[in-house]
Amino acid sequence: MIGRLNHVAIAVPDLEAAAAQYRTTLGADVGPAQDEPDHGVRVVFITLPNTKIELLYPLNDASPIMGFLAKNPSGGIHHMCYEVDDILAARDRLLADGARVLGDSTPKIGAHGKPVLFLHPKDFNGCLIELEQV
Ligand SMILES: CC[C@H](C(=O)O)C(=O)SCCNC(=O)CCNC(=O)[C@H](O)C(C)(C)COP(=O)(O)OP(=O)(O)OC[C@H]1O[C@@H](n2cnc3c(N)ncnc32)[C@H](O)[C@@H]1OP(=O)(O)O
Ligand SMILES: [Co+2]
Repeated sequence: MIGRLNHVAIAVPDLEAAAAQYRTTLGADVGPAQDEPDHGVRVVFITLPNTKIELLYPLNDASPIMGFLAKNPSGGIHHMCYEVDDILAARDRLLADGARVLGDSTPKIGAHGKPVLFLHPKDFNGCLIELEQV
């Protein structure tokens, strides 16, 4: 069911500083910041040869990553995003297997304009999983 690793997301306390570090210190291909109001975050994507890094910063106090940054003030790896061919079939299989799909289990459009869902970290060894239909 899951395919390629689409991105690894890192929640950061300072988006501009993290983006600059990847651009200069790490010499990476860093994209522009983009607000994602439906998800409560501002993101920067870094394109690597084999996947992407997503830098995440809260867009407002209601952001779903506020709790994570409160517990991890220096930042940290926030989620892994795996690609799936059919996100509704994936959702139904996960629900049937007893996994918690976050929100109301309805896919939302993510940063790449594709449907995404999130799976509770406590069901997957402490790892928040995002699924993106490609
Ligand atoms: C533009 C979209 C973009 C894209 O790629 O397309 C994105 O990726 S948007 C990314 C931001 N959106 C989300 O993360 C949505 C899904 N996340 C959530 O709904 C929440 O973050 C949730 C429910 C995972 C956690 O919320 P919160 O921290 O407020 O709740 P709790 O404190 O009750 O946490 C429960 C439990 O889980 C642990 N936790 C929280 N976040 C993570 C994490 N990222 N990785 C691992 N574990 C996490 C937290 O520490 C609690 O554990 P406990 O042992 O009970 O203290
Ligand atoms: Co993501």
